[in-house]
Amino acid sequence: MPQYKLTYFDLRGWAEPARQLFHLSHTPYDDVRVPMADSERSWEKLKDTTPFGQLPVLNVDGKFDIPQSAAICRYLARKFGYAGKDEQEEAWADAIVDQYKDFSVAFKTLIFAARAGKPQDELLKIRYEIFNPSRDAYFGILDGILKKNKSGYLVGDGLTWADLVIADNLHSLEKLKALDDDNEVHQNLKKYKEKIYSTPDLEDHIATRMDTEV
Ligand SMILES: N[C@@H](CCC(=O)N[C@@H](CS)C(=O)NCC(=O)O)C(=O)O
Repeated sequence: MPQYKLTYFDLRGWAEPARQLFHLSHTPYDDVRVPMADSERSWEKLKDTTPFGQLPVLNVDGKFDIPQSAAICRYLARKFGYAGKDEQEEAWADAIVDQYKDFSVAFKTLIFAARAGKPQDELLKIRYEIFNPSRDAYFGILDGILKKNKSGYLVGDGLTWADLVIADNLHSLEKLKALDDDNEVHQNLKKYKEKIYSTPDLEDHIATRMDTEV
């Protein structure tokens, strides 16, 4: 069996769906978590050794590094049987994750502004003018796919890596109070997330993992 080493920070973030693919497939891996600073293994020392200067990075057999979370997940999903049942499903899973990545630009804008301590009026402007419109368009797409598909999954009739990526981001949005109790689409997506999170072989991991804000 190949030796896998997944390196990321001590967060769910961009590495969490890959971690979930290892758990789902019962594949051992080295879950390396790099401290941001003040340590022998600190990020400043490691950054220049990574292919694109960012984490996560998946190393396989000590021979090659794969950067970019979507490339890592797609690679593992193909190996472990979560990429989709045929080429069409694989393309659909890729498209859904690409759509999520478009939305994540607005998501990051809001998170980074909050972390930078921007004043409340600036944060509200970002929320109402950038984040909410992007979220609403993205949620409309997800809800439409789930209604049309009827299986409870985004692609075909089974779990794919796209479900892991989308459900984990919905979890972050819920923690950040970006899902409204009185909004039907938000509640549909919350139920969808709960279904994905209750997947056997994932429940234990979710119950015991370190649950960070994102
Ligand atoms: N598009 C990349 C984004 C990765 C990314 O933003 N990584 C951040 C942490 S969440 C990082 O490495 N930051 C440190 C840096 O850029 O120096 C992916 O999907 O993997």
